[in-house]
Amino acid sequence: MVHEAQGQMVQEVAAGGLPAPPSRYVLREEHRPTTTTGGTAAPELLAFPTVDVKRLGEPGDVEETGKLRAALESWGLFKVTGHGMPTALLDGIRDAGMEFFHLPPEEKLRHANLTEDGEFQPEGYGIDRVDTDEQVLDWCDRLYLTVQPESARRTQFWPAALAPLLHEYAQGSERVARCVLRGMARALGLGDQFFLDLVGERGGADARFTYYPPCPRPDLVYGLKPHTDNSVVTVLLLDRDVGGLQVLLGGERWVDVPVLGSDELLVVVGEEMEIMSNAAFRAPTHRVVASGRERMSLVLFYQPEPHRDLEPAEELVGGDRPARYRTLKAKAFADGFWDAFALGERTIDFLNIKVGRQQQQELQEAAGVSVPCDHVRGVVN
Ligand SMILES: O=C(O)CCC(=O)C(=O)O
Ligand SMILES: [Fe+2]
Repeated sequence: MVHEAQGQMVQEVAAGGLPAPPSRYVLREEHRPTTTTGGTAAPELLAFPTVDVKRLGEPGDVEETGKLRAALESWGLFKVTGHGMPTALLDGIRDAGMEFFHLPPEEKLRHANLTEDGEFQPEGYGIDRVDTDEQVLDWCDRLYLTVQPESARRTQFWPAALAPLLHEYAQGSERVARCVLRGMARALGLGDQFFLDLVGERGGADARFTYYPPCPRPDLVYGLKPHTDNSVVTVLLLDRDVGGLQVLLGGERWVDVPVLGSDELLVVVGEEMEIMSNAAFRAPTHRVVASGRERMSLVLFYQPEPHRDLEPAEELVGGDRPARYRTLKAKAFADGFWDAFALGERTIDFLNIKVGRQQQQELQEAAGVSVPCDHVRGVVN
């Protein structure tokens, strides 16, 4: 049976004008974000990694591939320019997304993420899955839609005003994801098609519009809890004006992702790439802090075909570099994500798929034996 908190949208709670968020959203003291506007900032912002995908699309551009590699080895995410999508499209979909969340509740509920029997299912409008009374809820509502393959779209969940824009945006976003996947293969000395072939022609893409209502006490809540993405790569369109996204660097420091230019995108490495690349590329942990202003983001998660084996690619395993993860089906991983996310865990850890030295290292760490931290190191060995 669905949890009773499942039907309570954060936007409605926020509209109630309470002086502080209800206890369901309040973090234990040790989990609270240290500041409301972000973590450590200035020096990193100057060096925030940027990749021009137009240049990356030219296989001879060694310099741009080098920039991509450096971005992946340090932050695990980067700002994207040169994607060719018109600013009017990006602004149009931002506005349409915000307008959706501003519709009256009964309109939005026509796309609700609960079945007729009242069961939760990922697609549609609502909040993320609530499993227990103890789960601290994020200060956000979301609209989650499968966009690829096109035959898998369930248009009853698609608000009519959003549909044509999302269709067009998804095409541009996919071009970015494909170009980045080609660049990532090249950065590892592999053929351009390498990761695209592993993902398959009918790889999936899910869109997540997330609405963060104004929060009376942003210091007490998470907009979106710390997590890694269920994707090979994720393409993000951030709010034009309001920041809040932070990334964990070095396993210990939360750093602000700056408010980007209105025609810039962000790409983040997901856990499925971490597995496929045998940890050459790591999925960064990120979170969103709330603020006194409303905010919206649109994120597209790219995933392999569900029947594919998800495992370290043979070409990236061998000799002094054993496989770090065991094989499972892409679908099993994607299903595990929802259980892991509700608990605030990485899917890789939740499904216990690490093997070999990495697992040994972590067991040693747990036992208090000191080992070097390689959290943000990209290409290992
Ligand atoms: O809202 C954001 O800036 C990030 C959202 C995010 O990380 C996600 O949807 O996975
Ligand atoms: Fe994310």
